[in-house]
Amino acid sequence: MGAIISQILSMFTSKNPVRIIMVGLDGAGKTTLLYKLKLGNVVTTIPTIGFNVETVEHRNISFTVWDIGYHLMTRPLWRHYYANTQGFIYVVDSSDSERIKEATETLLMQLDGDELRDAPVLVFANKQDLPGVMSVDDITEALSLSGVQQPWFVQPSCAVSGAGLVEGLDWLSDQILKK
Ligand SMILES: Nc1nc2c(ncn2[C@@H]2O[C@H](COP(=O)(O)OP(=O)(O)OP(=O)(O)O)[C@@H](O)[C@H]2O)c(=O)[nH]1
Ligand SMILES: [Mg+2]
Repeated sequence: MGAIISQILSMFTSKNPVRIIMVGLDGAGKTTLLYKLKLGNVVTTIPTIGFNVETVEHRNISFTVWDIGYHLMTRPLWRHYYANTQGFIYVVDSSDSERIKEATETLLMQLDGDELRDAPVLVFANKQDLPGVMSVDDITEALSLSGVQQPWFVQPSCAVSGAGLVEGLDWLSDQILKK
């Protein structure tokens, strides 16, 4: 009897592990964002050679977030990391309109494969603290999101202050829990 009760209790208390991949162009703010979420602090970053992986607890979900450095993503094997991914985070530097076309091509290329067919896509329109940046509407249009089949959402953010990060994860949690 006691075993049954503890099993039922554990159904409500144990956290569902979820695998999340986070990518974006170099310098978009992925690593800054990951450690702000994980530690609540801003860490000094250098370009990521390879990847960082951390577990972030949010609501009843344990997100295992893979921050894949741009340099790794440009290698032929990047798709290898995408198997069994339940959520996809794409980080855009909103202050870099010169590279928004490249950011779009990179995003669409990744969403094209079968691996991410069922993964909700959270876009962080990052660096919103900088002056004269592209708005959420500008970024939504530039990234051609209206043609994307996965559920998607664009969240303005500042990885340095943490603004918008929890709101983004809330959306992702809702999408994952809906399934
Ligand atoms: N102003 C501002 N700067 C930011 C923000 N997010 C990141 N940065 C800065 O942007 C630079 C690059 O950030 P990283 O987190 O290293 O970028 P990354 O996406 O991990 O880059 P790669 O590892 O090369 O793929 C760092 O100097 C960060 O401090 C933000 O929201 N606002
Ligand atoms: Mg990095």
